[in-house]
Amino acid sequence: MTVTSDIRKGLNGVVVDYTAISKVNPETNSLLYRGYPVQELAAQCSFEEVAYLLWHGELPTPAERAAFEASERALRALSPAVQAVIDLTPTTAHPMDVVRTAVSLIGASDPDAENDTREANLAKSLRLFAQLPAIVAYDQRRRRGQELIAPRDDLDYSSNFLFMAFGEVPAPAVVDAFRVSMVLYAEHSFNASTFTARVITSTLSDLYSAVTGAIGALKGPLHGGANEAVMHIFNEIGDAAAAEGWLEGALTEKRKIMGFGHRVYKDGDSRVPTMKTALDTLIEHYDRPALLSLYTTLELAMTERKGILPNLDYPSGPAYHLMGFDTAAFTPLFVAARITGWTAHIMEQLESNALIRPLSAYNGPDERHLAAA
Ligand SMILES: CC(=O)SCCNC(=O)CCNC(=O)[C@H](O)C(C)(C)COP(=O)(O)OP(=O)(O)OC[C@H]1O[C@@H](n2cnc3c(N)ncnc32)[C@H](O)[C@@H]1OP(=O)(O)O
Ligand SMILES: O=C([O-])CC(=O)C(=O)O
Repeated sequence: MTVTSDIRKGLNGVVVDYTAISKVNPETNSLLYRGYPVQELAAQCSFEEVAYLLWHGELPTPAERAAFEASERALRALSPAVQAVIDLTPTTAHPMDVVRTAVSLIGASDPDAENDTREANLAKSLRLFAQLPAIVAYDQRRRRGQELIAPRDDLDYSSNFLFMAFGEVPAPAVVDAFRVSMVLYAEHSFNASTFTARVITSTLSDLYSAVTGAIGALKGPLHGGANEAVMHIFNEIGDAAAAEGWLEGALTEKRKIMGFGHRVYKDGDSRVPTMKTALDTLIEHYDRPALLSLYTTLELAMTERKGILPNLDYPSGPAYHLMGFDTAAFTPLFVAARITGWTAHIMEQLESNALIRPLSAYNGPDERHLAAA
């Protein structure tokens, strides 16, 4: 069969299934989670409420919220085995490899791993949601020669995450910028990592395998890895005065400028204005106007030169830098947020599953035969 006219490289523009979890609309430049504009959720909701919304389809009532928060807080601490596997992973490994390995161990240690009822998968999703902050925070600390900090159950998700990473809860403006980033990163329909999770789920493999695969897909710089790549280019450029010249050189070399462009949005990423406001707050809080100047100059030059606008990774990278995270920890922070969307999609895929198996058009050698023996 040759169906070359149907080939859509990268599945560009192909609609592969329905989802009720989020709607990415490039025409109106909007993003809805279960019908709610992400900007409203970022302005008014905790990350815990957004996780609940993505998994259950509705925001929690006050009683549901209290019960959900209590369950999440009770699951935060790392088991000795997970701590040991993190310690065993060389610090030469990328932190995404550590996160992937830790999640894989959590799966391998779960006696209920193969149970794919919705109830069991909700329990697994909550466990990963609750444990990822400790994994990311501890990995960063041990690379800095610091001790593990145990979670606090008197703090909300965002405050506790930052406490475990840095040993103190930063100013409310910083905690809030972090919360906003988690909400914005939580979900984005059939992006590459979520689609990976759905492909793995479609074979009736388990939730942990799907999440482990999704982490691998997110690591790449064309997807989640772009947030740390943005910081690398900022370091390479140095300051605003060098930005235009740097961009000219990079485009001449046909380099992709990290943090710009998007497969779906062509007139700007709906999440960028909200994250940019959070970044502005951080720039003011930490008094770092030179970083803002570099950010703005590169954005303007890229828009003028190529007409390509920033995606969410462009403001998130410098925001995490200002909060004090190591650059290599930025994509693991994305994992901690996107675990909500991935697991919601895994459960949705299972509810109306069909094996995901596209076709290919063969363009190798014509049929040929081995010489007779
Ligand atoms: C949270 C997220 O995952 S958001 C995405 C994060 N990724 C990045 O920031 C990496 C940089 N961006 C990119 O590589 C791309 O914009 C992608 C991969 C995100 C989207 O790519 P696609 O939809 O496949 O668009 P494609 O790569 O075909 O680009 C179309 C054209 O714009 C150019 N282009 C797109 N993005 C960029 C960029 N960041 N820098 C330079 N040129 C770019 C391409 O070179 C191509 O030009 P051409 O037609 O002359 O060959
Ligand atoms: O939707 C995409 O292709 C990438 C993206 O922005 C995300 O996953 O948040």
